[in-house]
Amino acid sequence: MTAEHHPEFEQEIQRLEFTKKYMDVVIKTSETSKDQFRKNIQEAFGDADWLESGGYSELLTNAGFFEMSRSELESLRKARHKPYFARVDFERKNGEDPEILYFGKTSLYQRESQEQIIVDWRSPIANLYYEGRLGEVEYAAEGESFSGTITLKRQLMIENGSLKEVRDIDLTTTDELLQESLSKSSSNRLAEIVSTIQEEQNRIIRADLSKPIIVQGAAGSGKTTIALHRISYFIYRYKELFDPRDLMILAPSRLFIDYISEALPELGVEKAKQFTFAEYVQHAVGKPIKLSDDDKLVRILENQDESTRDDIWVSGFKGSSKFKTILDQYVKDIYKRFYPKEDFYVDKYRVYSKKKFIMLLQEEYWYLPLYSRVEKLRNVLQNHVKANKRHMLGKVAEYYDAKIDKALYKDIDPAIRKEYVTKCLDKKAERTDQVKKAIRNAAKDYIKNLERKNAFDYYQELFDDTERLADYGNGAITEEEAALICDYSNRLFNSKKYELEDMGPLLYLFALLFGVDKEKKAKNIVIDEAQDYSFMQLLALKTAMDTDMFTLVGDLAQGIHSYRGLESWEEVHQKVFPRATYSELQKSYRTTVEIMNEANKLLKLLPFTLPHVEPVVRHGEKPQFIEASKNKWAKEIKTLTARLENEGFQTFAVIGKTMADCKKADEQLRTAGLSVTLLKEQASIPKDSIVIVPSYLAKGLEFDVVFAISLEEVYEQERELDVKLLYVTMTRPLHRLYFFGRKKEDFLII
Ligand SMILES: Nc1ncnc2c1ncn2[C@@H]1O[C@H](COP(=O)(O)OP(=O)(O)OP(=O)(O)O)[C@@H](O)[C@H]1O
Repeated sequence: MTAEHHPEFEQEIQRLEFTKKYMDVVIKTSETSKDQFRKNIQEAFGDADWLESGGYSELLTNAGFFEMSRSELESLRKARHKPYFARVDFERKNGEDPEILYFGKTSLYQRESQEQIIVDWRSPIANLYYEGRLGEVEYAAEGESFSGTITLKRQLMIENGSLKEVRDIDLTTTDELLQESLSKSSSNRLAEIVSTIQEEQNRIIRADLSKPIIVQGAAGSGKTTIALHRISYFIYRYKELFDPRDLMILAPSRLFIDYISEALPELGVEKAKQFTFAEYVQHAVGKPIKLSDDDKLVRILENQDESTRDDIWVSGFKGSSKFKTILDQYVKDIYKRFYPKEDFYVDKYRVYSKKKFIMLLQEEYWYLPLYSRVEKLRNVLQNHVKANKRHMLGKVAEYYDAKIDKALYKDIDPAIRKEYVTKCLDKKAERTDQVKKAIRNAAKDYIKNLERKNAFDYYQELFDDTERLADYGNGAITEEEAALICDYSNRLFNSKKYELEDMGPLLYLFALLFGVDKEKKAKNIVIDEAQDYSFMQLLALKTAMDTDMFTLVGDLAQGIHSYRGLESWEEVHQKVFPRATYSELQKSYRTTVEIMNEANKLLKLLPFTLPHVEPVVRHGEKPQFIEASKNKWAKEIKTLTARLENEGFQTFAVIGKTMADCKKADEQLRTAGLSVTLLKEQASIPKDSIVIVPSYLAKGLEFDVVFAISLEEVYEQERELDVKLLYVTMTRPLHRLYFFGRKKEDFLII
């Protein structure tokens, strides 16, 4: 039913006006003072009856009445142009009056009656909107379950503070709002979707917040979006306990962080820390790390010679659980280097046995990283010294005093006695000084003898000795393989560089030996494109942060870094995040049925089985192949773009397999007079020009129209990586997909 025809349209307008006015009053009041409240209310509403019955003065003195946090106020201000998006009427079983609930992005109470004017989408009762159908329902809130009847479910389209449309959802209507929202053209930025969150997505957003979660989701199933909404939900639920700065988002590139940046303030999660993995490692270890610019992905794409295969194998190995075995063994060995050879003496007094020292080092302080254990032990020794100080000094005094006593009673020449006693007194003073000095320094000196190195030294040292490396592997690698790893790594270190695949193990060592500073840890971490992380990277992050509270979202079908990333979720689930809930999302919201059907064909070419992606029913044009003759293709894109712009599409991307084809496209499209931007990893996405981007950087992004190009580089069916890159490319468009190439087969189109 459209706006004008809806019988309750007028009523909804009134309700909206009331809400907006009330919001204004609350905003104004919190900006001025409590005393102003009544005045503000009267100005806004006149002397309405309900004002008189409210018992203001009492309420006004209530603690917390006006205590609105800055962020609450900010969200209220932001919500002014669209206070809510849906209404649900709910009759509880116990027969109270039906509750009329308006759901929005923030909550607002009527201060006088404590009735909710707007209910936050993250509150438990919002499940009624996301999951409840008309009729009898049950929902759980704070461990309690409520039952009742939904008598009305209504969507309210509000723009710039005015009501545009009212739609009631009955049992049969499909979700028109979702359809509409999906059919819009994109703005190059991720959006919030609170009004159209789907049931399967809602479950993931609200899944047990005390457990980690792993989501395998098809391209366009909303993984990124959901991950951000889950953080928003988390912040809301734990607002008293958590500072949003304790949350961290790990994204694949700066480009991607830029892409999601617009949705963050909308969801109130802009304060979450945002890093790429490499950035975080450098932040955690407190030192910049020079990364090699050898792009293995490009090497894999370009050639498959033996040395590339070896290099890839090394990368994969450094990310694997086998490497963990080696690192753990190595750390055990490092611990042994900290076993003292002798007991701890202060001067000649034995104060602490080495056996006890080792016991504390190995067991008592198990929860601390090695170097912190050593620091603790220094304190332990120091405390023992302190406790024994009197005793030790007493012993010295006792010894010389006894000597002096003996001399005093001995029948000897007084001159000799005097000389002897003076000597004893001098000796006593000298010894006391010696012991006092030892008391001051012994613990320090004892610890000083232990080795002191940094994480980089330790990491590099691991590759010093092939035999030892193979030994640590305990059968996981042969000596030849160990030699390969050592050679490769030393070549790299000699050029004073590391690779991304070193950063996982490096962080792991750092965390175990030194520990990450508290302020550099996060309490809840979201990882997008998690399929591109290796086992070691994930384990290192968990160890570094000292928590398993991770949200991992990814898609194995888009695992283009699988030479160093994950091939399945199983091992990570079992060994790194055993408490995690695992979910799958199969429905894709991004693209049309026609495009998804074509992309789905590629999944069959992959060596593992992934369920076919189900597109939400939204139709569009079939993807089209256009033969790209040498000089003409750029002009054709120009004409096509102009036509599509007229049709209302706003964002366009030319996606090539690698940077090489993209660079060519950049040149040719510029010559054809198009305004284009070639995207690099560090770039931000321009809003008003056609972007050119290599497939591996396009991951996670979306555009209204995609031109997949194959100028000189073709996609080969036998190569898993090619299939995945093409899959990524084909799942980027929201509406239209065109292939520009020499022949269809170059895009594996049959
Ligand atoms: N419930 C929804 N309502 C409206 N739009 C949605 C919904 N779910 C997802 N979308 C839209 O679908 C698109 C894809 O979402 P998103 O980028 O989060 O998916 P993804 O799974 O991370 O994709 P990829 O695997 O390609 O990175 C976005 O435009 C998002 O706004």
